Amino acid sequence: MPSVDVADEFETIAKLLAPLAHPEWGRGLRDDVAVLPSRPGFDLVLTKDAIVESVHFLATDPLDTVAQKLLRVNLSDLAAKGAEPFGYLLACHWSGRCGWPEREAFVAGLAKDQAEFGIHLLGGDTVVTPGPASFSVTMLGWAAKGRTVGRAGARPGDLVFVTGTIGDGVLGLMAAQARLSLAPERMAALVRHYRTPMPRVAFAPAVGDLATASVDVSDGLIADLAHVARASGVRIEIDLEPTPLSIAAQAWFDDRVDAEAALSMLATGGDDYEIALTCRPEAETALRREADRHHLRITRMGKVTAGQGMAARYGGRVLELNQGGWTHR
Ligand SMILES: Nc1ncnc2c1ncn2[C@@H]1O[C@H](COP(=O)(O)OP(=O)(O)O)[C@@H](O)[C@H]1O
Ligand SMILES: Cc1ncc(C[n+]2csc(CCOP(=O)(O)OP(=O)(O)O)c2C)c(N)n1
Ligand SMILES: [Mg+2]
Ligand SMILES: [Mg+2]
Ligand SMILES: [Mg+2]
Repeated sequence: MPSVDVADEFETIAKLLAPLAHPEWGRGLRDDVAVLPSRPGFDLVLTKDAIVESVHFLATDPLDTVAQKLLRVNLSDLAAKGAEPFGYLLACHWSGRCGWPEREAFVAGLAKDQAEFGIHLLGGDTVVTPGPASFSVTMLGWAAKGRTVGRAGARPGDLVFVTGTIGDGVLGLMAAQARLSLAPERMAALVRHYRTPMPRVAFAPAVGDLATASVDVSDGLIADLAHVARASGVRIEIDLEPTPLSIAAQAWFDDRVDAEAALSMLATGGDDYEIALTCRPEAETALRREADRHHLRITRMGKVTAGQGMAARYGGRVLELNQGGWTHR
């Protein structure tokens, strides 16, 4: 382990992390636990995602954006459930590359997104690892009692929508690894999306009010909709032609000769952190109105039918895609 100019974990906790603690419920990070009172009329919604160097982020990524990505992938899971974020527990598994300046950068990233999304640190754990750095967050949020949107509520006749744009995550990884060549501002936009995706926190109340089922797009649009289809006991059919692309992804797409292969790659690449949801046809107008109000793009991709499985079509033909997205082995 390279010498880290840190006395011990208590110094990291007291000097760097304690200022991020929830003023009322974080106990200054000086106790063994955080204690929250219950909130009448709401359910506590919890989620946890870990991120690992070389699996979820690159060793060359700045630690402030690693911290932001850590919070954002978790905020994205809550947003897809229609829940409002409250606070989080954090585990830091520092590697040898995480000296004091890197830890300061990591904490600066946390502070930035705490302010952006209105959340606070509640507690956690700090250890070192001889392996690559990894971090995990348990994010807590609130949803109106009994109103959390699951993966299991899609019904035949529902429509399928996705927020924002699809494909910037996988293209951003390629851009960060210099496996793409586009204009510098396009490359920068894609790398920014890979490092700091935008969780749809502001859209969560609309999801809670209008969606029958919902999931965030982490593994890949097709894979994540397949999770919804399986959980709901229905079939989901989408067309890839309307896949919403950012300006940078469109520039990449315009240079491809095989549009089907290109869209398949974007719809299975993952790391989008958009929301894929189903809703009753009667809810479409209200859903689009809410999206407009948030200046959020929303695209109808397909529909829910009786049956099972997930079908992605291009040119009206169902594509053969083995996984539909990312899986950990
Ligand atoms: N090690 C684990 N222990 C308990 N539950 C887990 C574990 N890993 C995953 N899960 C649960 O399995 C479900 C699917 O996980 P995952 O695919 O990571 O979901 P997501 O895409 O929403 O992050 C979630 O309910 C998650 O809480
Ligand atoms: C260096 C690197 N390689 C590959 C990827 C792509 N990738 C890794 S994990 C993953 C899926 C999302 O992560 P996961 O742990 O499955 O999150 P969850 O589905 O639990 O939210 C993707 C698309 C990446 N983000 N970074
Ligand atoms: Mg997960
Ligand atoms: Mg997740
Ligand atoms: Mg996953």
